[in-house]
Amino acid sequence: MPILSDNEKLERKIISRFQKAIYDYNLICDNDKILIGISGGKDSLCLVDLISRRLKINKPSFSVEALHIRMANIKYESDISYLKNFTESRGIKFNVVTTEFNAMTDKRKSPCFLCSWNRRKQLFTIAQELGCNKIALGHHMDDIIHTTMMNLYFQGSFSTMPVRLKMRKMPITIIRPLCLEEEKDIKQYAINNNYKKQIKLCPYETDSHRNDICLLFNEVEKMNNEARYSIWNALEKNGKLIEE
Ligand SMILES: Nc1ncnc2c1ncn2[C@@H]1O[C@H](COP(=O)(O)OP(=O)(O)OP(=O)(O)O)[C@@H](O)[C@H]1O
Repeated sequence: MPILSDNEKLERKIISRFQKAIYDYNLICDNDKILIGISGGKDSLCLVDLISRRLKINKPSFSVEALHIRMANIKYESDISYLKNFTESRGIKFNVVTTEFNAMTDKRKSPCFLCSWNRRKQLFTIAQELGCNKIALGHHMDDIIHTTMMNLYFQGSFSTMPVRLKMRKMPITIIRPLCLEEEKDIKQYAINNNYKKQIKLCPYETDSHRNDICLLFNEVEKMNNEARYSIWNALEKNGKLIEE
């Protein structure tokens, strides 16, 4: 048996968790046409990377495109040529669309809410225009667990972002193939593979509740380093991970 370097071990771990997620939650099927939402951050870059490797395997046979959405009214710099080169060098067509929202239309909603609502809307519209039946997003296990805690503490509900979610009003299913990956692994994988960091200049980007929950969960993990699996099992047992 060859001795693997730490980087090779990490790569194997990331790939095997990705494959397990696809298999356990039935995320990709034959003839799927998937649109990957690519923000330019490490998570969606890693998602492009892993899906492009999976494309080389015959079964299941599926096709993929990527979409980056720019908000004209938010000062948020994304390096379009880097993203285009990153996806196209991995055999995935890159699309970019610019949209905007008017924060004055509904003053009760925060700019972050309006921005992500409009981004979602574009993702759904363009996925359907391109004939895609699935949209893949780069949320990982930490994101899903933090959302569970937020919903529990602030919304009074036991729920999360499902790893597979069939939309009721349109023929689209959202999938989250990084759902079994830990954020720290993706961070390290991004460093090992020289992913370029995007310059984030969004003036609104401070979700203080989410940041606090992240710190709280770090403390919980110090008390029980299996805590994430305990929460995951609770979500799984109660049918919160798949909505169809
Ligand atoms: N501008 C965008 N265009 C297309 N898809 C996006 C965009 N922003 C976010 N997404 C999709 O939504 C997912 C979650 O977005 P969020 O802003 O929470 O990302 P993140 O946790 O910062 O991850 P990432 O490292 O991919 O930026 C992203 O992984 C990506 O799949």
